[in-house]
Amino acid sequence: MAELPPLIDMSKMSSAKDIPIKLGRQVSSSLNSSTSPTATFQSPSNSFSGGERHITNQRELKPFNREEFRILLLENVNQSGKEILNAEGYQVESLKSSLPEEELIKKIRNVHVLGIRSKTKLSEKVLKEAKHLIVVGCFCIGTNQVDLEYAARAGIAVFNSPFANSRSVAELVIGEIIVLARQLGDRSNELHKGTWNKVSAGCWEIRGKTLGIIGYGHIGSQLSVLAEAMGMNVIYYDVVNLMAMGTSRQVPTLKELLGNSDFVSCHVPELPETKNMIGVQEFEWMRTGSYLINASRGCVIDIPALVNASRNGKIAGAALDVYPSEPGGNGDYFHNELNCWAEDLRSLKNIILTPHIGGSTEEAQQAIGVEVSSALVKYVNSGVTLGAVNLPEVNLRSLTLDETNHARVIYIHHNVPGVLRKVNEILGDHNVEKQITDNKGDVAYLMADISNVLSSDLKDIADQLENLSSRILTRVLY
Ligand SMILES: NC(=O)C1=CN([C@@H]2O[C@H](COP(=O)(O)OP(=O)(O)OC[C@H]3O[C@@H](n4cnc5c(N)ncnc54)[C@H](O)[C@@H]3O)[C@@H](O)[C@H]2O)C=CC1
Ligand SMILES: O=C(O)CCC(=O)C(=O)O
Repeated sequence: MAELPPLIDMSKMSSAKDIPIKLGRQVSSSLNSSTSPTATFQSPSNSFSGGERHITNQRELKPFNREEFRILLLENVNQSGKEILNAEGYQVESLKSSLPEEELIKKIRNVHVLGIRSKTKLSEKVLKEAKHLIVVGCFCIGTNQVDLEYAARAGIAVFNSPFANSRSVAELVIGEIIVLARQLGDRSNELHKGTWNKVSAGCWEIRGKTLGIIGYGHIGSQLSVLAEAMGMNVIYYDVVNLMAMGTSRQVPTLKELLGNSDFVSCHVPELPETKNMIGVQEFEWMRTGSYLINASRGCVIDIPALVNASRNGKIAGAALDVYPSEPGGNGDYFHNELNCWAEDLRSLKNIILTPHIGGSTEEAQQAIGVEVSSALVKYVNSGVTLGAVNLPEVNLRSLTLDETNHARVIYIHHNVPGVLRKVNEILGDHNVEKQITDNKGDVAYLMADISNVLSSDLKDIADQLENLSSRILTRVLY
């Protein structure tokens, strides 16, 4: 097999000596990810064709010196994800927990790719230190832990896995509905302590009861199907008008949902509008003796209000999987130092407290590992942003093995007038074979394949693009 030079990422290199002379090539597996929240429901492992026809003579572009290309995975990312990244020949360091801010800042300075789950806070302060970082993979659904706007302005793409753990969360909630209705947590705890307490008072079947779902997206709608299969009636409230699954019914207001539900389950993202969405007023609107479940984000429930509602008998039970403050790793953390009301919560009757395990199943973690790592590899090697949550989704068909003198230019820039003209002046000595550009807010993403390029031209092209005032990040893949 003939040898091709590798991808060069000029802006993230510390010096010209970092530019590799040559690297071997492989035919890529053409993995792609279907990470758009609006994509149809599919098993992630089946959804990697990404709309591009499988090209057998696809030319694989590679990052600069792959031995120097550093990937840091935090929070115990699944082995399936590590294997995909290891197979690319990158240096992969994997840690079991998240890192405190100072340690994270030290580590992030040297990495090109970062993989996290829900606990690692990537604030502007942290991302500012990430001088080499080109992409973050959130091995989960939520991306609220990342300052997405700052990341975009710094040219750092962010990917997630929008629905690979949705089913796991929905199944957990179904289990919790029955556990709450039958007070199983309390009965089990009592018997663990040696107390036989056979009661039926306040214990119910779920058949014929009404489940109110707040947020009817990937998880809420899965839950709807499962709940109906178990004989429940389902109503839902969402800010968007959404098609009902089965015989469920959308209600126009949160108040109407709360007043008509025996069980309420929250499945909204963390947003300013969803903070303390269930507070004192909302508990008043709930039916007396109803149950509340939250496996979305901790900030959605006003916990002191929940404690009161439980103590005064307004609600008959609750299940919480998420909390405003969560520890970075496993250990003895659930006390008042972490959240000032932790002891109050622990003292309540019929309350299930789980350590953010909604998406923690073998199936979900395996699928997320494959999906997110594949998106990272595709982004690093070919610049394709399909599924990115903070950059425009841009795709360009792959180069082929006979396009040996072609290079791919990626230019992430401020979305201001006149940039295309200037970029094309720079690329003008070469034939622009294909080009695509799109923007998301203030940030635009341009990708162009140019031909008649010598490896000696690459640095000059990258330097000229880097010198444009609109520049955020330049990558030249060759
Ligand atoms: N406990 C766990 O382990 C997990 C928790 N999650 C959390 O669950 C959340 C929901 O996940 P998905 O269903 O996949 O998200 P999604 O984006 O598919 O659905 C969220 C729905 O909430 C609606 N919504 C947004 N703001 C609203 C508001 N103010 N009032 C009513 N509806 C509103 C949206 O229109 C959307 O239909 C995620 O954002 C994540 O934070 C996700 C996976 C695992
Ligand atoms: O499993 C995790 O670490 C996070 C799950 C979650 O909350 C998410 O996917 O948004």
